[in-house]
Amino acid sequence: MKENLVSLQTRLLFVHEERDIRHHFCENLCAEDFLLKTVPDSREALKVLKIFPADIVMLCIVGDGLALLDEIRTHIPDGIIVAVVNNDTSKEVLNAVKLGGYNYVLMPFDFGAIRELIRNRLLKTSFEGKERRKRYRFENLIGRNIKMLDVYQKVNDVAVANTTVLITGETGTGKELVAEAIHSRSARKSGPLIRVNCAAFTETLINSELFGYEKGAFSGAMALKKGCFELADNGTILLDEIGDIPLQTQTCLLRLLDSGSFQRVGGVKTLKTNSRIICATNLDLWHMVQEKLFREDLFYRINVVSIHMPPLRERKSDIPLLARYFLKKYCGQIGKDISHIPDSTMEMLHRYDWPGNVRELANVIEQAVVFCKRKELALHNLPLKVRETSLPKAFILNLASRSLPDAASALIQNVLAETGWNMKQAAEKLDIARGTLYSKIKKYGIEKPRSGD
Ligand SMILES: Nc1ncnc2c1ncn2[C@@H]1O[C@H](COP(=O)(O)OP(=O)(O)OP(=O)(O)O)[C@@H](O)[C@H]1O
Repeated sequence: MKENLVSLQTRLLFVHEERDIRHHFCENLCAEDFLLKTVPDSREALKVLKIFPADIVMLCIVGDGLALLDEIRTHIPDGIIVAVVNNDTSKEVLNAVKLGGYNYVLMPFDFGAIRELIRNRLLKTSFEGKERRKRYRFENLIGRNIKMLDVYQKVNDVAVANTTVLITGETGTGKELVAEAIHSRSARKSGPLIRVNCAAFTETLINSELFGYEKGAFSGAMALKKGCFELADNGTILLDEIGDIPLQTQTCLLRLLDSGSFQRVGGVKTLKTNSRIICATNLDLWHMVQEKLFREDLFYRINVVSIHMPPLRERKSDIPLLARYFLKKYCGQIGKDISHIPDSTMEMLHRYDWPGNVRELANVIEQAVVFCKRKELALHNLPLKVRETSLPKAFILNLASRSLPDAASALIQNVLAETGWNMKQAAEKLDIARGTLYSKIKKYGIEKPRSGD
């Protein structure tokens, strides 16, 4: 009977240096059971895991294998890792494997037992199906990189406390989503979450926006207006771009933080607010304190607990997950049916450094979905800025100094070497038809190196 727990989407990576063993493994645990990839060594395994976040990794632990188990664990914290050992593997090594919490299988393989082991582990850990997917999502945040797991933990810890939180990080890293998560996990979740983009107001308007104004406070103040702190009573207020508030407003904010009270512009009555304050910034506030642009006392007051959002380039292992999430989201919105992001496209997404972080990735996928005419996102659907970074800078500079045919030939040779002369992958990477690739190889007289070259 076919195990429905081991779904077609279960991704298995098999690492073994011997080609025959890899073939034997593929033949016996074929694609009908798993999405299966095999690689010869640890270096390749770590490379592949970036674009193929495996649910299960099985690897031979000769040489550096034991240390590698731990390294792989950091790449797939939720995954199942199985060591492949020989009959003559020492007791010490087996004990170390067990102590590390890993399973192991003996060679020669008993494939029935391997299926059984995987099925049981999937059951036991309840990482299967929906449960497993849920773990990659925390409120509206997607990601399972170790740095994101750390963020989720901090959000959980601070949500229950009532302290002021400072969320730092580059633009587009998800600071606002973190503020939402804190609010919705706190006891204030039934109260309002009021967001204020402090950078969007002039110096004169920001006070009115935050604290409100009395009727007649200034020309144009025809009626009393409540400010954001009043509106956020019993809820949470997010002061986004806090580094942009003027010094005079910083003084009012400090008073409010110290006493919980404030006055409307033009008012004399002291009002109280019971709102939790979360601040967010992509600026270096401490540097601003040194430059006397931000009050030091306010800095300490808002920085009671801080959560730093890592840039996407420091958590690239989340790119496949995020890219697939945005693909599904925008296909739904735009009404397209694109089911797949091929490895070559994923690899290119992986190489780019994403200065605009997750926001930029979302925009790139949305744009690619708009232009895509097929069932899968091809390389040419990605914007040029992403495709341009797919080759090492030194290589591009080197190309620029050559004649056009010479550069084209060098480029093809580079891609062929990178893909191990896999024509399908090389053509995909070069974004040309396979037939065109064959004719160019012939035209430029490119020869496959003999093994040992
Ligand atoms: N981990 C994530 N999972 C899903 N979507 C995300 C994630 N991080 C960011 N986004 C999306 O990226 C966009 C930018 O996120 P957000 O506004 O929270 O970033 P930010 O750090 O507050 O940016 P800024 O400093 O420019 O205000 C939003 O559309 C958000 O939904």
